[in-house]
Amino acid sequence: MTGSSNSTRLDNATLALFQDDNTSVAISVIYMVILAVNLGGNGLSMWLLLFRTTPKSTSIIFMINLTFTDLALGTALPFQIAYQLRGYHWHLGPRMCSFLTLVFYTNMYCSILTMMAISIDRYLGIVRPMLFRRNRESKSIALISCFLMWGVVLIVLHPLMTTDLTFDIPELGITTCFDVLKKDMLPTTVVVLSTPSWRLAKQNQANVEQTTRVSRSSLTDTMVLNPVISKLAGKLVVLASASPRRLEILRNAGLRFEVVPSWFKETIDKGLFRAPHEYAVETAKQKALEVARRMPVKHLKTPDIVIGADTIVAVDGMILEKPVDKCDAYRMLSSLSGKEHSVFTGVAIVLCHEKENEEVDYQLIDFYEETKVKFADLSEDMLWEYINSGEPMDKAGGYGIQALGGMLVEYVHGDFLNVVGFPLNHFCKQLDLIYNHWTSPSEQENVSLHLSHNGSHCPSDVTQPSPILSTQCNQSPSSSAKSNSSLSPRVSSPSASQKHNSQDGPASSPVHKGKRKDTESELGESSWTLVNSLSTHPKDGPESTTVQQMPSRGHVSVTEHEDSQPITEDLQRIVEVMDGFKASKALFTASDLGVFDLLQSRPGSDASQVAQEIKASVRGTECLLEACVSLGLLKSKERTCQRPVYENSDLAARFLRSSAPLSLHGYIQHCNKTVWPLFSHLESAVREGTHQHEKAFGKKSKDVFQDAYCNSQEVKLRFMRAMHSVAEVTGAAVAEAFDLSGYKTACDLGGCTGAMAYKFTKAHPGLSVTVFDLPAILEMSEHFQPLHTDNRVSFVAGDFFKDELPKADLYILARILHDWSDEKVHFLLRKIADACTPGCGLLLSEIFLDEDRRGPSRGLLQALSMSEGKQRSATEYGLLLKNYGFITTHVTTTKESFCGCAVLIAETVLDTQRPYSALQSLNMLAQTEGMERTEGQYADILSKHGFGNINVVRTMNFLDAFMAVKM
Ligand SMILES: C[S@@+](CC[C@H](N)C(=O)[O-])C[C@H]1O[C@@H](n2cnc3c(N)ncnc32)[C@H](O)[C@@H]1O
Repeated sequence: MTGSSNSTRLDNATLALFQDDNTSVAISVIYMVILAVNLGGNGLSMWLLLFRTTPKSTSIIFMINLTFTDLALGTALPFQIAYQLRGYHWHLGPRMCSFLTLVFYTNMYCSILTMMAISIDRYLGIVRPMLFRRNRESKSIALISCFLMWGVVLIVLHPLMTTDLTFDIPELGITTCFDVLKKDMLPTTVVVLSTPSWRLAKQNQANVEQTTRVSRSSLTDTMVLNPVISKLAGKLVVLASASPRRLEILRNAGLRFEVVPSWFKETIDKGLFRAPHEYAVETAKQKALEVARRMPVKHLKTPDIVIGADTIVAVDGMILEKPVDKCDAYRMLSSLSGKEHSVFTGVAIVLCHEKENEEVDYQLIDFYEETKVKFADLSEDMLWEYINSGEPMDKAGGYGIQALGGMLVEYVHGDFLNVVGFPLNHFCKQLDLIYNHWTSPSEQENVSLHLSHNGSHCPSDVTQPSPILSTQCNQSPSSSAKSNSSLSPRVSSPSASQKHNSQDGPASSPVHKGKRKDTESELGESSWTLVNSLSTHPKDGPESTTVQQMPSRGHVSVTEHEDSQPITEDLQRIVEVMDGFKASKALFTASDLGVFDLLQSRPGSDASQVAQEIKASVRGTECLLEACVSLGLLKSKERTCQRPVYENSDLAARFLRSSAPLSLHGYIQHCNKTVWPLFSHLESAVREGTHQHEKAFGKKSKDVFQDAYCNSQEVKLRFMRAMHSVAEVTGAAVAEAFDLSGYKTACDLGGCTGAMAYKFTKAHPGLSVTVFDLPAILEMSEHFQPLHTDNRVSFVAGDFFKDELPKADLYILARILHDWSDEKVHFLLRKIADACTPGCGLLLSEIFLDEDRRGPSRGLLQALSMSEGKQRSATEYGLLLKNYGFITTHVTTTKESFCGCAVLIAETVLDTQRPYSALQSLNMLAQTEGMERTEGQYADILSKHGFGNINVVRTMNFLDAFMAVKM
């Protein structure tokens, strides 16, 4: 090798370029043609210019110079051709490499400069003929110009002569000449590729960017694919995704693959997953498996590896995928504005092993990568400009960080490519684990058991992929690796139902234990090994797939048909709903016993320490803590030969400890002590169609607030804490939903502790808010005042059914109307309408039901408490307000969310043309009561009553609101 020793190795994409023989031959042929034309044409031209042309004008001098540079350039071409035909191997030594590079570039630049000089000469000849005439006699100017350009170019390019431009690539056994620059030649990047072969130009740019990026974390990380790529040679690798970004990332990495987009419809219910990444992983799995199953049947070839991926954005517990329209994009982007969010890409690698009997064994390895991205505060103008660019439409979360969307981003923590669509680095590490760190089957109890069950044996060929076992977990290349099996790729069942308890890290990873414990239920405890294999029988056709599962205590075979949902998936859904009450009660109990507060002040306590502090049994505490870990509320850490220790999860620290600014502690207490007893009498409530206060609390109550809550200080305080905590969490979003600068005074009817009122005054500096609530409630409200009170918030005690309402420009009804009977709702709305003067507004904040009344569950489940009121859809609320002359002008969604639900806001204005009397509206409601309607039917009703379109944005609502303005 002639090149100096190189400390840096090249990435695979670059190596692949040097191995591309076809292209190098094609370029060499082109160079040969150019050489022939160059020598012939320029030789003739030189002869004519030197010997057949007189006088030697400035133009002719420049032409001679130009021909000379072109001829000199031509003389360098044979060396370049030979170099390329030798597979980019330079054998003439570093000096010759430097010299020819100098010749190449000197002539190129001199040629350009000469053409510039000719142009100037022509320009002067035409535009400034007099000046030109004076100078043209002096040919020396032209000659000096030529010598000057040669001199300048040679001085500038002189360092090329003193630098070794060769580079050894031991992996390919070649030495390049000026195709790879060593890192000491450029100040910032690790390895930069230059472009004597023009085809490399674009590729190089990508590589430079990528190399720079990866080098920030670890240079060695970039190399893990290198030994793997040769193992993949000759294998059919399939990408089950049509995303151009994923395609580009993998192509740039030098991976050769076919693209077979998955037909899997991304319709998995997100509610089934405890954490957003589980959803992304499951979708990736389903995409990859669909292609892996389809190919042997439809394409009549079995891939060796299928790669599936799914990228989602998660913010405030919500999963954002691709926006369906501009409004959706707006909703997404405004929910990201000014906040940090997570981008998760779930990746599934399906390894297909064709067996002799035409069966195919599938093994699945999945993992995910999380990258945190912070958006700048986005103005409305900026948001819409970006949305109107069209870029958000096919991108998860509504933005593309690699393009215009990059301008919205303040910082990125983690793998940038993960945000673009594929976590290349993590993927390479997983491939490396699969292909280069294989453990023999005898060491792999679970897998060997599984494989023997499927009649397949671990291959003797080490290039054959093999499941990685828990025994390898300590060899993780990264302690923060987010493979579901921590370091080792999780090899798992293909069914969505077989969701793993995918707490991060080895301690909680089910793979670590070699088996998973499914939810305990009346169906019996089931404990399955994670490793499953799926055998497809092409002759059975695409519809039939056999899933063989390996229970650790006996074998179970389940046959699934692709035209129906897998049975296990349905069961999982039922089991999750069935067990929902256990999860709720575990949360309530942990909260009630102060577990989250304790672990906040003493993280790292074990079960007996916690038990002592909360005055409970060790056994019970241990079960409770483990259950909370499984629900993602706590985190546990294993300690060698000792009991595990516990600490709050981020979720618990933010929302469950009682002193957290966004604590839901008060609301959880209310659910435990008030809602729970009511729901334990649900059967009677459904039979009788009434609330069950008497059965639950032993007291009759006509008015739930005055009779049930206000009679006991304890109950009243608990109720107030509940309202306060929800208002603290959701209030700001409601308050900020509208521009209320036109209003000076507001009255929050049933404003309780004033938490919502403070949110309004904070959001609107010109607004004063009067909190109007029952005297019994307001006498306790001082317990809830913020540290810094605001004299724009005042409190007036009264009963909104009996007493005169305080005068205000804007009336706020937050979570009020759903509690009351139609009669009382109409009475209250009439009172408000009467109190309103032209220009007044009404802001309504409630859970809005979907128009088809199929959701959100939160609203429909709340209706089961059988208060005298009811839950309504946006249209129903619109109709209700319309009865009092209020027209909805628009509905929008607030960006804050609660428990994955967003707030829907509608703006209404008074329709002075159609004032309905309270009686008329009561009659109308009486006719409609109890009927279920589609959105279309509601639209019909509305149009009959002269209402225009109400623009409703559907969300999973926690609180919905209307804005009404009296004209
Ligand atoms: C479900 S809470 C809503 C609290 C608050 N608006 C919020 O969103 O956080 C209902 C409120 O209405 C108040 N309320 C009930 N009946 C009332 C009445 N007749 N007059 C005034 N306030 C009443 C209750 O005391 C309670 O504070």
